[in-house]
Amino acid sequence: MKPILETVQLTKMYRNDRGIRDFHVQLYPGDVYGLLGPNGAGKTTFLKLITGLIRPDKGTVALFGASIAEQFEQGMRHVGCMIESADFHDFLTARQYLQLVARYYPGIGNSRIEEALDVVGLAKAKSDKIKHYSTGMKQKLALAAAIMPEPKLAILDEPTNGLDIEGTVMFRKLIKRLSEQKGMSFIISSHMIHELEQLCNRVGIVVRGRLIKEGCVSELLQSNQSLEQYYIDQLRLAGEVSESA
Ligand SMILES: Nc1ncnc2c1ncn2[C@@H]1O[C@H](COP(=O)(O)OP(=O)(O)OP(=O)(O)O)[C@@H](O)[C@H]1O
Repeated sequence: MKPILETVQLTKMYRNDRGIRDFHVQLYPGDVYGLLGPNGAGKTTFLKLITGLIRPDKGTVALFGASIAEQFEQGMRHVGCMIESADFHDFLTARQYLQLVARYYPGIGNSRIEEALDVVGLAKAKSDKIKHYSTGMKQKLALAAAIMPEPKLAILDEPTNGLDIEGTVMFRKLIKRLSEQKGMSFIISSHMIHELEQLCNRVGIVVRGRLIKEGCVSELLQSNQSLEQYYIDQLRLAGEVSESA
């Protein structure tokens, strides 16, 4: 099976010597890949690199076999993404915003826009201006924009940030449904480790700019109490948390 995402030696160091080094990652159709790591570890940097938002110092990214440096549009054709707090046009309504996003993808009609708003729980607020939205509502709108084109791969950076409890449950059910029924793949960076344990088949752990571990969740759970326990153990081994944690 060909990978839908492949990074080789992917490296980006900022001037302050932070960033990521030598990321080798392969994602296959159907993967729901969780990216875990402490604050500042490099998760968003990785997601920005694979979506071409920033350029690497070294290494390559291929999405669906297309180099992101040379065939950007071809690579991103089947990708939806939600990276950091989306920059919305505050004066638009949620529906108008999705209509704008829909222009970038062929074949998205009004019914798909309404469906996306409904599925994230924004149906009632769809005609309100985004400037009146709460943080969680903006997150839901960003999620709606990412999944609306029914991409083969959705890249989600901290998608549950600011979501209320019902929003978090909605998110989990939505990702499960899209992955099981539509075969969509996901990369999800999150600190909500219990959500990731329920959603992901694979996880990667990033510490100080290095991908220190990757594994299959079902295998990790055979020899560990929980993903959280495994994660904390890995951080301890990496000298990232004290023995008492
Ligand atoms: N534009 C930038 N210039 C300089 N340093 C940066 C820049 N962007 C990120 N960094 C630094 O790179 C490191 C990795 O940041 P990144 O945002 O990728 O971490 P993260 O794992 O997503 O963290 P969090 O979980 O807190 O969102 C951090 O130390 C951050 O301060």
